[in-house]
Amino acid sequence: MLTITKEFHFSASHVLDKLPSWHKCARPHGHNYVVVMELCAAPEALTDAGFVRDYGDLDAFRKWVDETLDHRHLNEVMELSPSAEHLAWWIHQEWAGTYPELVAVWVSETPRTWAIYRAAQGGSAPVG
Ligand SMILES: Nc1nc2c(c(=O)[nH]1)N=C([C@H](O)[C@H](O)COP(=O)(O)OP(=O)(O)OP(=O)(O)O)CN2
Repeated sequence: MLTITKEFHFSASHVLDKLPSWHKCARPHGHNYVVVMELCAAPEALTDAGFVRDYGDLDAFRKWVDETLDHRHLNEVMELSPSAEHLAWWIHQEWAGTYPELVAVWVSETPRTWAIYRAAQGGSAPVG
């Protein structure tokens, strides 16, 4: 399989209000988020140009990030508690239809942390 990735950035605030009140992330705070979109295809499925998909096709995702996530309060944008894990899963749900080759979404809140949703047959959706 061939894999391509493209990285996107946005800044947003959130409150993880399902955490106990003593937890620092139960207070409103913000992150400079990084999202990596990971797309895969078999060698025989590449385009004539040799692409999994043109990186430029991800401009639609960039526009959505800018309009939907950037400088927003994520609790007002998504129904699930806006953890990095939920964000990665939700982005995959929102974009797998547009990009069928999308196999994983990576979300970083800090330079040392990543949450990754990797599509798997028979996988289940998170609750709450
Ligand atoms: N599994 C998860 N754990 C945490 C999440 C998350 O989304 N998923 N989110 C947070 C906070 O929102 C934030 O990311 C703080 O993370 P943390 O690494 O704990 O905080 P620091 O950057 O201050 O790291 P230090 O190692 O304490 O310096 C928390 N956990």
